[in-house]
Amino acid sequence: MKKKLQDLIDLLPKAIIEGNKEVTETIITDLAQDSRKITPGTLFVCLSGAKTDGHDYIVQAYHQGAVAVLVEKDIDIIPQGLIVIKVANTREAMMKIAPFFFEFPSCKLRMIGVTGTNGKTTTTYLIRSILQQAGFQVGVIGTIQNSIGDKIVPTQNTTPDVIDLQRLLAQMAEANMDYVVMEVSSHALALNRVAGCEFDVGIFTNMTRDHLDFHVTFERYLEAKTRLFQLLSSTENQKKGKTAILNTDDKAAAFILERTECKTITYGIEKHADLQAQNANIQAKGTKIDIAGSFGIMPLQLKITGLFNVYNVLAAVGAALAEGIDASIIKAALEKFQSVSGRFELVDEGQPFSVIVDYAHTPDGLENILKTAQQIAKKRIIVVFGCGGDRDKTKRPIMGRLAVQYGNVVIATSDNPRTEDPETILNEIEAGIRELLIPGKIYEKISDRRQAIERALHVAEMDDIVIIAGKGHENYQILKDRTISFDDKEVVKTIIQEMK
Ligand SMILES: CC(=O)N[C@H]1[C@@H](OP(=O)(O)OP(=O)(O)OC[C@H]2O[C@@H](n3ccc(=O)[nH]c3=O)[C@H](O)[C@@H]2O)O[C@H](CO)[C@@H](O)[C@@H]1O[C@H](C)C(=O)N[C@@H](C)C(=O)N[C@H](CCC(=O)O)C(=O)O
Ligand SMILES: Nc1ncnc2c1ncn2[C@@H]1O[C@H](COP(=O)(O)OP(=O)(O)OP(=O)(O)O)[C@@H](O)[C@H]1O
Ligand SMILES: N[C@H](CCC[C@H](N)C(=O)O)C(=O)O
Ligand SMILES: [Mg+2]
Repeated sequence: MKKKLQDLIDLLPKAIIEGNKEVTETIITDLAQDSRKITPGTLFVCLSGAKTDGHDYIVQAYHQGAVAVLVEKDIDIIPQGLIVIKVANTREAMMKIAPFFFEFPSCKLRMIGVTGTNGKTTTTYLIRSILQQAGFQVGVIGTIQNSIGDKIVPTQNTTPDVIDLQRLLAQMAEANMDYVVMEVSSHALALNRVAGCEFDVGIFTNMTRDHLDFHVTFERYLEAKTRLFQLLSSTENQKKGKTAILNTDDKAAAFILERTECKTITYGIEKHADLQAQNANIQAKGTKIDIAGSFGIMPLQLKITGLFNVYNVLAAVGAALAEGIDASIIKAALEKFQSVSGRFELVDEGQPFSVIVDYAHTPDGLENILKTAQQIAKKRIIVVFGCGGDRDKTKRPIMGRLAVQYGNVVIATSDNPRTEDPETILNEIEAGIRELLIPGKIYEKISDRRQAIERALHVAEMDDIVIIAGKGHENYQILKDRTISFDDKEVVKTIIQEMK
C-alpha cells in the first residue's frame, strides 16, 4: 500500500506542517503508532498513552526510517529532514487516515462483529465453521489469534488498534476473504479502535461484571458495548441489509435495542425470542437442543456442552440466518463443531477423573462452567483458579464465593499477577471464599500455579471433575518482572504422566 502524504494531510484540514515542509513529493508506505514496528517510508503517529508517550519515540522512529510524524504536542528538536504534522488530537487523526490509507478494507468484506462480556471467542469460531461449511473464505480476529483462512497471525489484543486493524483487514481483503468474524472488545469500542469499520452484522452475547478498572461504572461499560450497534445502524455505514443479533435473556439487550436502528434478530432460552432454544439436555460430552425459528424446529446434537454454549450457538445461528445461510448447512456445521482451545476443554490422559481447562476469568464465566460441571458431575468438583493482576479487583471476592459455593475442593492460585503482589490478590479472593466456607468444603491457597494444579490432580479421586479456570488457551504467565512459558493443558498432561 502506498499513498501520497499530501492526500493524507488533506484529510486533516487544521494540520500544521513543521520541520521539513516538502510534503508534495513524499510517499508514505506504511502507518505505525509503535516506533518498534517502523519500516522505511512510514508515517509514525504519536499517541499519548496511559503508560508512556509516543512523542518520546520520535528519534527512534526517525532512525528506523519514518519520513513523517503526526503529533499533538510541541516537538523541541526535529531530526533533519523529518516532516512533522501537528494536529489537535492524533488519535482522532489516525481514525481518519488509517481507513483511507488501507483503502477502506471493511467495505470489501462482509463484517460480523461480536461484543459482550463472555462468549465472543466461542461465538466467532462457531460462525466461522458455519460460513466455511457454506463454502466461504473466512478471516477471524480475536483473543486467541487472528487468522486469514488457514494462515495464523499472532495477536496482542483481542481487538487490534486502528492501524493494525485496518492493515489486517486489508490483508484479508487482499487474500480474497469473503467474511471477517471479529471480536469487538469493550476496550476497542471505548477507544474507538473500530473507527472506519463498516459492519454488516453485530452480535451482543451478554453483559456482566468485568473491566470496571477501565470503564469505572457499569453504565459506561454498557455504553461502550452499545456503540457497536450505533456504528452498525449509523447512516455513515452504507452497507445494505445490516442486522443486530441480540440475546434478549440479558437485561442489557433492551438498552441496546432502543439504540439500534437496523433489523434485529433476538435469541434466548428463557424469554420468547426470534430464535429460541428448547429442551436443552446438558451431557458430559455434548448438548442436545431444539432451536425454534422461522425455519421451524432444528434439532441439534452438539459436541460442546453447557447452557452458556447454547447461547453462543444461538448467536451463531442468528448471524448465519442474517446472511441467508440454509438451515441444513447451519445444522451440519454446528453438529461437527468440536471445541475452542481452552474453552471447557477436556484433557484426557487416561486418568480416572475428568480435567477441564477453561478460560473463565469473570464471575459469570466461572459460575457458568461450575454450574455445567455440577450438571454433569458424578462426584466432587475440584476448582483451581485465580484472578489476573492489574485488572478489575471487584471480581476477586465474588469469584472466591462462587468457587466455594459450587466446588467441594477449592485451590486458589495465581492467574497472571502482572505488577501486583500475588499474595495480595489471593487474600482478596480468600475474603469471598471465607464467607461461604462451611465444614466439609476444603480450601487451600497455593500461589504457584503449577503446584496448585499438581495438588488438585493428586487430591482428585475416581469420577471427580477438576476444573482449572482462568487461563484457557494462554501459553504464558505474566509475572512482575517477566513472562514465563505456562500452559495449563501441558502442565496437566505432564503431571498426569509423572503420576503414572
Ligand atoms: C488500556 C489499553 O487498552 N491499552 C492499550 C494502549 O496502551 P497505552 O495507551 O497504555 O499505550 P502506551 O503503552 O502508554 O504507549 C503509548 C504509545 O507509545 C507507543 N510506544 C510505546 C513504546 C515504545 O517503545 N514505542 C512506542 O512507540 C505505543 O505504541 C503507543 O502508541 O494502546 C496499546 C497499543 O495499541 C495497546 O497494546 C494497549 O493494550 C494493552 C496491552 C492491554 O492490556 N489492553 C487490554 C486491557 C485490552 O485492550 N483488552 C481488550 C480485551 C478485553 C476483554 O474483553 O477481555 C482487548 O481488546 O485486547
Ligand atoms: N455465552 C456465555 N455466557 C457466559 N459465559 C460464557 C459464555 N461463553 C463462554 N463463557 C465462559 O467464558 C469463558 C470465555 O469464553 P470466550 O473466550 O468465548 O469469551 P470472550 O468473550 O471471548 O472472552 P474474552 O473477553 O476474554 O476474550 C469461557 O471459558 C466460559 O467459561
Ligand atoms: N482479555 C482479558 C483476559 C483475562 C485473562 C486472565 N487470564 C487474566 O490475565 O486476567 C483481559 O485482558 O482482561
Ligand atoms: Mg475473546
